[in-house]
Amino acid sequence: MVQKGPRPLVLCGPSGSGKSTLLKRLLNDFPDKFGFSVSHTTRAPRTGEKDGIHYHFTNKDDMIAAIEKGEFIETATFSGNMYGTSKHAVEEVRRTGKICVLDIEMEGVKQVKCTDLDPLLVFVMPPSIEELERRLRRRNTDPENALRKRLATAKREIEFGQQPGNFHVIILNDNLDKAYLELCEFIAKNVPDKGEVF
Ligand SMILES: Nc1ncnc2c1ncn2[C@@H]1O[C@H](COP(=O)(O)OP(=O)(O)OP(=O)(O)O)[C@@H](O)[C@H]1O
Repeated sequence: MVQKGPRPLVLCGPSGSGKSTLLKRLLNDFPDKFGFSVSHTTRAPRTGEKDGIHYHFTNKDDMIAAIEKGEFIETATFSGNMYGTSKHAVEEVRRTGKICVLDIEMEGVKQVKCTDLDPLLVFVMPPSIEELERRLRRRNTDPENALRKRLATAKREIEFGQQPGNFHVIILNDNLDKAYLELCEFIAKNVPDKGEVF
């Protein structure tokens, strides 16, 4: 049982849509109100990423064993790597009384919807596939084949994001300041003690 404490906040959207950028800003501006649920992944760390802070870096065998033991709320394989949110990671944040923020992929969102987590679901939408590609190229974190995979997946994710009932809000990230403001407004409207948050 993971649900208790404030309602978690899920950010989903295609790779490069700006989820991490928005989350970073939220956590930076309100460190006492939000806590990040640190996901597990089997992908290699990018430059500057720290184990236990950005991700729990693990390997396939260990991750599969933990999934079989029922330790995960959601898992997904993306671009050949496994990702997942452990019950422990969400519990850690919940214990501090902060709103737990999760950055998860489409498959993970489908699984979370089947749990008792009852999160607020936000979809971060890129202005277009072309702009998404420009951002991913500029970010320069992936080889060409990985980038192609991300873009192909992005098209399916955008369809899923736009289907009525899948998310509570769709935030178009064509301008970072505007998108951030919309995110804050959505949280303020949907978190019971909004007066204390903002
Ligand atoms: N509104 C924006 N305008 C221009 N560039 C942006 C905007 N939002 C984010 N970016 C840039 O786009 C790139 C992708 O953003 P980010 O890494 O936050 O995406 P993400 O959705 O978290 O991707 P992933 O799922 O792969 O981690 C980054 O280099 C970021 O600085």
